[in-house]
Amino acid sequence: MFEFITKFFQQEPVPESIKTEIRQTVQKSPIVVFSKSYCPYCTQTKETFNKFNPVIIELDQIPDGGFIQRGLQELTGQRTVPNIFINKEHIGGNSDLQNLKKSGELYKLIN
Ligand SMILES: N[C@@H](CCC(=O)N[C@@H](CS)C(=O)NCC(=O)O)C(=O)O
Repeated sequence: MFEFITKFFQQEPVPESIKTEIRQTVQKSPIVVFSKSYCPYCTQTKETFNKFNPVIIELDQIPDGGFIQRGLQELTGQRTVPNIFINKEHIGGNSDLQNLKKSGELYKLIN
């Protein structure tokens, strides 16, 4: 019984192909935001990047979104969205982005 319950709650491991896809996406575009369409923090992030043509991946609107979110957690240690990358560098979430904006560091990273 215990084994059954453990198995029931055990998650399938994140396929290596998903992690490769995340790495490739981050390599290809200067600004990448892993987002969820209903998330208010993501909305603020998208507004902040408005003029910079970011690549936005809405995890709640794609079939592998759950795997990608777990893959991001394995790769970056961050589970929440938005999960932001600028020039291949992991920035963190919206609060990290807003801090970078306030300090003026953000525009140095983007340019
Ligand atoms: N401090 C974080 C908060 C982000 C946050 O709490 N995001 C929520 C969605 S609005 C989240 O990822 N919840 C877990 C989930 O959706 O799996 C930030 O500034 O990015």
